[in-house]
Amino acid sequence: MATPMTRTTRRALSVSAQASRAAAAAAQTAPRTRTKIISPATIMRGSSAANKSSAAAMRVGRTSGRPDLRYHAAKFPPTEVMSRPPTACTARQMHTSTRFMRAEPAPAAPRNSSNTAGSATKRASLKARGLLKQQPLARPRPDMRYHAAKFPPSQMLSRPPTMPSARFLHTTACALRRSRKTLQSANAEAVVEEVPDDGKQAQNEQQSQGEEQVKQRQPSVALKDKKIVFLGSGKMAEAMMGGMVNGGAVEATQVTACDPNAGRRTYLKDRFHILTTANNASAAKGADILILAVKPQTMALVFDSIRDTISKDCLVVSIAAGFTLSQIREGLGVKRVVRAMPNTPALINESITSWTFTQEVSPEQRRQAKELLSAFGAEVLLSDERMLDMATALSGSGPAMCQLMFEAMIDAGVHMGFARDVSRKLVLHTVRGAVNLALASGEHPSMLKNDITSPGGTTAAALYQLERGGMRTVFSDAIWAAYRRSRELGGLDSCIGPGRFQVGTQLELPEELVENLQQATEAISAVKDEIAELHSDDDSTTTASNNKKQQ
Ligand SMILES: NC(=O)C1=CN([C@@H]2O[C@H](COP(=O)(O)OP(=O)(O)OC[C@H]3O[C@@H](n4cnc5c(N)ncnc54)[C@H](OP(=O)(O)O)[C@@H]3O)[C@@H](O)[C@H]2O)C=CC1
Ligand SMILES: O=C(O)[C@@H]1CCC=N1
Repeated sequence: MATPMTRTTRRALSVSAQASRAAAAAAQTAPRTRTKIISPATIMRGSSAANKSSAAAMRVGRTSGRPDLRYHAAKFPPTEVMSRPPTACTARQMHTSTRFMRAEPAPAAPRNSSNTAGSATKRASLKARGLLKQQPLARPRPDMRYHAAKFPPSQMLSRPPTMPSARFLHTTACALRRSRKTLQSANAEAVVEEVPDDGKQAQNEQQSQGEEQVKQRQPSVALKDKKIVFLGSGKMAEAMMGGMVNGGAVEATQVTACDPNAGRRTYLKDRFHILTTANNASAAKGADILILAVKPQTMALVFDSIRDTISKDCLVVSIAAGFTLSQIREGLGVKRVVRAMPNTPALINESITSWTFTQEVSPEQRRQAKELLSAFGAEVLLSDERMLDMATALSGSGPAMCQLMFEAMIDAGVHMGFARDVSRKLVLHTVRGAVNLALASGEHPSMLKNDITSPGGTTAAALYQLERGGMRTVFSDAIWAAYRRSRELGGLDSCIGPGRFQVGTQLELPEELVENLQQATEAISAVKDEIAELHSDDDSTTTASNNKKQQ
């Protein structure tokens, strides 16, 4: 039974016929080298008429009212336009095109004749010459020859037989813009929904603009009226100053920032209203607490600049990674030394600072040190100086490792389609919530992790990938590397940790193996001696013959 044709199909078929006539006329003007031709009827057979006519209509569509677009709109709604070509290439079309290619490679059709249907002028000229009318409906399909030349079988799967028209591209772009807008508004809604209305809004806004919320502290009694001098006023010094001044533990006028960089001094003065200078020697003079906040590599220069002016009773606090207490004592000629390892969250009074001190530090100075280090966060006193290198790796460098992880998570969110600020908010709140939960509950992290991991769920899938990527050992190796580097900076043996042998380690070998090794060593040295003897014999023979020749 014949299927009743819809209006669209009828219209498309008529356009298709028009296209065939136009294309056939063009074929007559093109060089005729092909022997095998495919009729439109062959192509049409076995597939829906609308589909075929749509492909043909695409070729003449520019001037014919574009029924194909209506067809495409129905067949490829905006959600699909990215992944599908404007005209589907039927199996039959592919087959005929392939057969055609096998029969004989078609010559590349001239550009203008290939797109006869698209050019109104050309069609008008053909019509004037009566060529359009003369061609019967079932003329050979020269356009297929063109397609076969332009899209060889290897490309048929990835490219449609007709190039997308400007109109199609426009429709696609519109659809894309629409879907992008939808995503943006979804992102915007996410932000709006996130903002709580219980008075925390202002605080959140301030945080999102990058202004820190600094925990407030009681003014320090032990540090009252003490002159605190920073030698080197870079990133870490700035964080400490910020925490202690903005948190209220010390007065801004108690703090002096010393730095060779004028821009840096102006910036710190404007930001914290502290005193500044470029002169290390004058800054060190009269300091009660001198904080060494330069790079370990610069320390020797700083020692030279202040050795003559520093008071012998001054409390020297070094935050330099790896630099040991004894290196400071010897380099600077002082005895009252604290070695500390803070971290950058000091800026918002959230540092965790490990510290230790030399025996000469008085009880009063220990109190001062404790209050100084807790003026920008929490502090942990460590009895063994070696642990300072470990703390450097774990908590000193730790924030950088965390930031890298946050960055990776935020980028993944952006990759999925979140706006960056939404992704950032989701990630940072997640991290903060996880940290606060771990602190508040006191539970082991694995317990808290299990609470999130549903059997066969999303978290299990994510954790599997992290374990597969060796996340635990990657973190462990990174922290060991930082520890080794810290020891290296302090001139200590850094051949420690997994897979390393410490210098001087006695290997316990089986006796038999030791004997064998000894025998092998003796045998090697015996051979070496023999070779040396042979060489000396050669030398004496050569000298004797040379002497003879000279005589
Ligand atoms: N950043 C961190 O997270 C942590 C750092 N530390 C330690 O803190 C110390 C400083 O690190 P950081 O703040 O990151 O480094 P920065 O480079 O930011 O700061 C060092 C500052 O010292 C200045 N400087 C250079 N030479 C002298 C000099 N002769 N006299 C006085 N100042 C000088 C530098 O000026 P210029 O730039 O012009 O050379 C710079 O402003 C390091 O020893 C580091 O190990 C400890 C814990 C954490
Ligand atoms: O990278 C560094 O060497 C310093 C010490 C700890 C953090 N930053």
